[in-house]
Parts: sequence; C-alpha cells; structure tokens
Amino acid sequence: MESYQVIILAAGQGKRMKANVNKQFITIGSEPLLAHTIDVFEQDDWCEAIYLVIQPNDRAMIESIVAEKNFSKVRQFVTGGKERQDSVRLGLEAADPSKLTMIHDGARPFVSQEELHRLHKATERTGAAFLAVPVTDTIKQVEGGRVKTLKRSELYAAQTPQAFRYDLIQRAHEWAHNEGIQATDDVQLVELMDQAVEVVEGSYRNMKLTTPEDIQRAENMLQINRHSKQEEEL
Ligand SMILES: Nc1ccn([C@@H]2O[C@H](COP(=O)(O)OP(=O)(O)OP(=O)(O)O)[C@@H](O)[C@H]2O)c(=O)n1
Ligand SMILES: C[C@](O)(CO)[C@H](O)COP(=O)(O)O
Repeated sequence: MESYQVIILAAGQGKRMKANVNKQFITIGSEPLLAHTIDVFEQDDWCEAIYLVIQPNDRAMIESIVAEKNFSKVRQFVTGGKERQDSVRLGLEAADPSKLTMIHDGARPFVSQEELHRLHKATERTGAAFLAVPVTDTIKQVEGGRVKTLKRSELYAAQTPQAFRYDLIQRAHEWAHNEGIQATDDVQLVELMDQAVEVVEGSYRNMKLTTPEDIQRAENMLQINRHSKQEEEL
C-alpha cells in the first residue's frame, strides 16, 4: 500500500495573527487549530507516522492534545528552529530516511485526503511535488518603485503539503543550510538544485491561517466542510 510520513510544522511565533497565544492553539470549531491539522493525517490510512515540530514551551500543551485525541501516529516532538526552513531541517533529521516525506504547515487544517493521495502519486513519479492553486488576483512585482505585472496564467499560489523522496529533500536542505540559502517553502530548494518538481492541483479551501481575519474564514470553511460531508452521507 502507498505510504508516507508527514512532518507537521508548528514551531512558529504566529506574529501576524496578533494573538496572545501561539496560533496553533486558536480554537476553531471547538478544537485547537493544530488538532484539526493532525487529525487529517491520523485519518489517512496512507500516513504511517507524524513528526511534530514545536516550540519547547508548547510541548506540555501539545502532548495533552495528542493524548486527549489519541493521535497514535505521532512518533516524535521535535524542537523547531528560528525560521520555518530550520524547523523543516530539524524535522527531517528526526524522520525516517526510508519513507516518502510530506512537509505540512500546522496552520493549514483543511487539506483533504484526496489531495494527499494525488500528491503522493505525483511524488512517486517525480520525486518532488506540491499542492497549488492558480492565483485569482492580478499580481504585481514592485521593486525600487517600478511596477511590473506578472503573467497571471503562469502563476500559482503554492500550498502545503509539499512532498519529496526523502533523500532529495534532505540533500536540498543540507545544501541550503551550508550555503546560507533561505527559502519560504521547500520546493524552492529543490528547484534551485535543478530537480524536476510537479505541481498538483489543490483547493482554495486549503488556506493557511496567518492573520486575524483568517479565523472567521476558517470557521466558515468548517461549516462548508460539515455541510458537504452531510450531503455526501445522504
Ligand atoms: N520557525 C518556524 C516558523 C514557522 N513554522 C511553522 O510553519 C508554518 C507556516 O508558517 P507561518 O504561517 O508563517 O507561521 P508563523 O511563522 O508562526 O507566523 P508569523 O510569520 O506570522 O510569525 C506554521 O504552521 C508555523 O508554525 C515553524 O514550524 N517554525
Ligand atoms: C510553505 C508555504 O505555506 C507555501 O505557501 C508558505 O511559504 C509559508 O510561508 P510562511 O510565511 O512561513 O507562513
């Protein structure tokens, strides 16, 4: 059977959320954000192991969530780093080198199993793949006062999970760390190594909770998902 491991990133500061708590613990639909995200992978038979990258001072809270929800696939709590890229590298060091590896933002609770499975298949073909959606706004590049409109038909908003053959992403992160190269996602590091990467069509539902306005959007998304599930069960 197809299988993978997932590194879930939850060691950020949540500065843009402007909350007095790590955004991973913000309640949506009566559960902490991180619990929603972990549950997606707990429910996916293809997922064999979860590595949680966290801040040390959040460990007790996260351990109680894992115990209370009986998240049995959580293999290890890994202390994250200063930047997201550092946290990924530390998560990779803890993970199993023999497994196809997905890297996912803890702040993205709405990815679906169907998307995960399409992502898995693409990664088996190419070695590296990521979920993305075509942008719907016109994107401008603004540099030194000059404004340039980018060709919208060629632009995608990258999401997570981003998925890789373990050896490929491990080499990419090791190289970037040694060269002092910083990237805002993991696929960029593989691109910089001239490796093929496959885009997998994602969903606009797979939002990342980043700013306070996203909380109500997430609550609305939960309602939409619940209604869709009820209709499927009819
Ligand atoms: N050093 C870091 C930074 C980010 N993340 C995680 O990476 C995901 C995406 O990052 P982002 O949404 O930017 O979260 P924060 O960095 O916490 O947000 P901010 O930039 O507003 O502080 C989040 O689940 C976050 O917890 C992480 O594990 N380690
Ligand atoms: C990885 C990512 O979610 C892809 O869109 C995004 O780059 C994370 O950015 P953040 O600033 O670390 O949230």
